[in-house]
Amino acid sequence: MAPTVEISHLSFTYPGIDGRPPPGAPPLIEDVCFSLDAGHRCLLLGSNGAGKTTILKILGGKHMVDPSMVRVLGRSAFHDTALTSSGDLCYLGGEWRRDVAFAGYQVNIQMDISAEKMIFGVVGVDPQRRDELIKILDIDLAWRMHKASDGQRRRVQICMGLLKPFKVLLLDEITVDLDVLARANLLTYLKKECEERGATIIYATHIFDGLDDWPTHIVYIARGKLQLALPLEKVKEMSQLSLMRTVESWLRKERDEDRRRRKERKEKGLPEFDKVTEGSRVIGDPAARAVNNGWAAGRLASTVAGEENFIFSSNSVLRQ
Ligand SMILES: Nc1ncnc2c1ncn2[C@@H]1O[C@H](COP(=O)(O)OP(=O)(O)OP(=O)(O)O)[C@@H](O)[C@H]1O
Repeated sequence: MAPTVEISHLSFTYPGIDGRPPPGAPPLIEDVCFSLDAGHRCLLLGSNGAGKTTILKILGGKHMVDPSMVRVLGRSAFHDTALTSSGDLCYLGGEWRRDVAFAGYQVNIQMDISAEKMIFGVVGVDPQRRDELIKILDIDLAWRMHKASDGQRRRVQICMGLLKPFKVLLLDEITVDLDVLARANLLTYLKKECEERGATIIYATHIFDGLDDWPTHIVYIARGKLQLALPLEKVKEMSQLSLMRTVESWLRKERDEDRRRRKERKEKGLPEFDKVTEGSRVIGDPAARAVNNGWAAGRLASTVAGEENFIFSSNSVLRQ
């Protein structure tokens, strides 16, 4: 069977305000390759700034790359928006932490509305799946979203995000606000989704609590480059430590190498840190966005009819 997620020589640089990678900017993601099959649960690991979110956003169709570099269910998520609109590919993370899709709009998760209205507002859902998620996440349907705690709001949001039976799920640290029990229940549910329905999950996290036996695969990224992509049992053969201690040792080694490199640069009279290329950060700067129009152009240029009808446009590379 073909892999459900295939990343092949993926390289990516954030565009500047003209929609193109700034001259001389080194790729943020460089030559990353790995693939996953139905039923796999992959932990995507790395230090802050390693490139995990960027990879998940590319997989989720939010950043444009050459369609040959990333295939999800055999398709390119950026060019074939039906992949996400059908619910087959689901991305929970990033901007999703503030907003949620409700009645066809992106609305703020803190508005004055009940949890029931939010959850039951998602149409075309299997009622049994909905009931199970409400139970697992221990949601009180009477909660008012503007008065709920961060964790309670997050549970409603996760419930809404998981209502459709996804085939591929991308999670960018969504469990930070959850209490130990809610997180454990959610992880158990997600594991079941992979084992019983053959879903594929990629989960980027820094929280290792309860994860020792959860993943089937581990992918470790450092400075945008793939360091390791292995089944969990291979990682366990390599290290007798817990998963958290193993990852801690990788990150410590990475930091020591960084420090050594910086020291060498300093000794040679070079700047300690790599130069940040001017103009490479476009998100969050309204003036830049107005010129770049990455999101709007991306929407206009992509097509539900599939990538064969897609016309490459130099500035249609980012979606929020
Ligand atoms: N919109 C953007 N424009 C330019 N550079 C960006 C943009 N978003 C992220 N970056 C840069 O890309 C690099 C990787 O960021 P990314 O968010 O993918 O890392 P991460 O591994 O998810 O980190 P964390 O664990 O802190 O969430 C960082 O150096 C970051 O500054």
